[in-house]
Amino acid sequence: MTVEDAHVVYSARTGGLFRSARVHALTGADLTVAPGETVGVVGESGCGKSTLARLLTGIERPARGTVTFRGRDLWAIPAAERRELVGTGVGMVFQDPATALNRRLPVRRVLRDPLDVHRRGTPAQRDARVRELMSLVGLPGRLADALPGQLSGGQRQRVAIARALALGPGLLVADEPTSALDVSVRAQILNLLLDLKERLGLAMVFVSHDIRTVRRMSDRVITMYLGRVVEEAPAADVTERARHPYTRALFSATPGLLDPIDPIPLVGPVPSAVTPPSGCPFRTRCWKADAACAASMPAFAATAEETPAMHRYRCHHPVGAHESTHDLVSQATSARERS
Ligand SMILES: Nc1ncnc2c1ncn2[C@@H]1O[C@H](COP(=O)(O)OP(=O)(O)OP(=O)(O)O)[C@@H](O)[C@H]1O
Repeated sequence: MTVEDAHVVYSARTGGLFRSARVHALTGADLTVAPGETVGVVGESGCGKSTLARLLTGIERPARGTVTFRGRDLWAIPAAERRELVGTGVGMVFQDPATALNRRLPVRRVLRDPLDVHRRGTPAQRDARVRELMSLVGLPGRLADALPGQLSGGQRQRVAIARALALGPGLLVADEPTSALDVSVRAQILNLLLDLKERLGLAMVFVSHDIRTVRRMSDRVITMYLGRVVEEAPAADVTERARHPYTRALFSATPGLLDPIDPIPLVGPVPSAVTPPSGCPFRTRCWKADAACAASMPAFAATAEETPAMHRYRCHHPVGAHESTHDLVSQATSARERS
C-alpha cells in the first residue's frame, strides 16, 4: 500500500451558522507499507494520523495525491472494484470497540456479516470460518451468541479484530486500538496483534499516542507534523538517531523513553490546521529554522548510514548524526533566550 502526496481538507463549522473553515488535515503526506511490515505512526493530536489511516481503508478520498493498493490507484477504479479490493484486502480496527460494533448483533452475526456481504463460501463454510476466527483471537466458542454489551472491553476488541480479519486481509490498520481499554487488558490486545501478525504474515499500520508502544509494535516508525510525514526510520533508530528536529523534540518529551532528560523546549503551540505555515510546518517552533524553511518544504533525504532506504527525513537543517538530545536541549534553550 502506498500513499503519495496526499492532501485532505475538511470543512469545519467555526461558530456562526453559515461560517466554515477549511481544515488542512493532510498537506502532502506519504506512506509505504510493505507486505508483512508494521509501520507505526506518531505525532501530536491533530497532526493527521487518523486521516492517514482512513485513506488506507478507502473511507477517505484525497483531494490531491494517490493511494495505491496491489498496483491499483484506488480512486481511479470503479467504486465497486475499490470496495472489493479494500474490503477484502484491508482490515480496520478502531479505538473504541463499544461504538465500532453494532450493539444488537451477537458475535456470530458480527463475524458472519463480512463473509455474507462478500459471498465467501457456503453457509456451512461461513459458520466454520466464524468458529475459526473466534479461536484465532482467543474468544471461547460459548460467546458466539453474546451481544457486545455482555462482553468485557478486551473481549469486544477481540471481536473487532476478528471481524477485521474475516476476509483474510494482507494489511491491518489499527488506529489507537488499546487507548479505550483498561490498562490491565492493553498488553493482552497488543500481544494478540503481534501474534496475529506473525502467524498470518500481516502488514500493519499502527497509530498511537503512546510512543513506547508504537516502538515496540513497529518495524518502522513515521513521525507526522501538521499533515505531513517529516521522518520515517527503523523503530530502533527513532530515538537518539532521528534526524528531524521535531522527532527528537517529540521523543524527548515522552517520559521514560530516553535517559532522564529535560524535553527540548519548543516555542509556542502547534499552529492551526486552518492556516498552516508556508514551507516546513514545524518552522514556527523549530530552533534551527531560517528563511529556507519558510520558503519550501524539502523533499525526503535519506541518511547515509547502513539502511538509507529505510531512514528518510524532510528537513533543511537536520540534526547531525552525532548530536545528542542534551546538545539539542542546549541549542533550543539558547535560541529561545536569543529570541
Ligand atoms: N470530520 C472532520 N471535520 C473537520 N475537521 C476534522 C475532521 N476530522 C479531523 N479533522 C481535523 O483534521 C485534523 C487532523 O485530524 P486527525 O484526527 O487525522 O488527527 P490525529 O493526529 O489522528 O489526532 P488525534 O491524535 O487527536 O486522534 C485536525 O485538525 C482535526 O481537528
